[in-house]
Amino acid sequence: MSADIKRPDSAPEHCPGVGSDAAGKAAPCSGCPNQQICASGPKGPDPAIGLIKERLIDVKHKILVLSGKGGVGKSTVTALLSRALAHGKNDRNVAVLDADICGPSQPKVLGVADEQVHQSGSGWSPVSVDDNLSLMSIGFLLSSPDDAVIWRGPKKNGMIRQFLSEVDWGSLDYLLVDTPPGTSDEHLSAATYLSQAGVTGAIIVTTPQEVALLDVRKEIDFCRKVNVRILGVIENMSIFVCPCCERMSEIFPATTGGARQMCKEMDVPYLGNLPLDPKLARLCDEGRDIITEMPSSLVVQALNGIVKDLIDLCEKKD
Ligand SMILES: Nc1ncnc2c1ncn2[C@@H]1O[C@H](COP(=O)(O)OP(=O)(O)OP(=O)(O)O)[C@@H](O)[C@H]1O
Repeated sequence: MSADIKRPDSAPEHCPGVGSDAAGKAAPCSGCPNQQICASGPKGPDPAIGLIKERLIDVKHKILVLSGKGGVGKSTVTALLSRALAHGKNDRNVAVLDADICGPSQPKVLGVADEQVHQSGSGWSPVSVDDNLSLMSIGFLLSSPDDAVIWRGPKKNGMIRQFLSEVDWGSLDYLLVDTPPGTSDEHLSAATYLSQAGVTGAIIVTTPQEVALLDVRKEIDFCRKVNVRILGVIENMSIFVCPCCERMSEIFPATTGGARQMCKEMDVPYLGNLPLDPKLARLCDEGRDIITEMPSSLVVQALNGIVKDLIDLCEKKD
């Protein structure tokens, strides 16, 4: 928690201020959406921000992957983007930081669930997925996958803070950060730490239906409040292509025009969509790489288009 964080629009009239010692504990804080995070964090500029910045100093592009709702495919999309960025480009160093304390799934999806992280004098070393792709996951650090589920907010936040400040990344071109789904305490703290450590921008993953898009709008507001550039929105599971007859159908109907329309309304880039493909789910469950195994699939074609635009957007900033 830092004094730099703006109070939410819905903060009580007599908010003591997020940097105050009374933050989260004073009577007016009752019912404020930030109450728990204010109460649990140290006040004033958080020294962890400096450490996180230092850790990420040789990382050219730091990209947060966010989702409003859980289960929309944020982790799958993060893994796909990382594989696509690293594929066929040996001189491009890519890494994934799996900060999803609620369900760290990257070790499984990237096929390194049996690996272990090592700690040296300079911090935790990420696990190698490929020559130019590595992964650090909060899952590697939990003694049991059920650990974090029973922790209270402050303990989760402390774990995220420690995790972000103690990984030795070395030199990277792209670091994709898989964050906890919004808008939990740990989502706020991971996204806030990283936004203050200087990120290139955020990608927001959604499905086409209005219930998911509603939460994406909140996520866009959040990014704007913490000054994180929105690189774009990716709509996942937009269409289902039947593997038997190749007929296309909408499993999650886009009753309000889907992510493309929402992007127009909110004035943020639309990066593209990925189809719902049961083969993708199976390959991810088995930790296999769809790009090498099914290069001509619709998923890989769509993914390549998204990654090309993403690289253009990131390079444009330089
Ligand atoms: N395009 C897709 N086609 C088929 N299955 C998909 C697709 N995208 C995601 N899935 C599957 O949907 C499930 C949920 O995906 P994932 O874990 O990536 O969601 P998430 O948003 O990261 O979830 P959480 O909020 O719990 O972190 C997984 O089983 C995954 O394999």
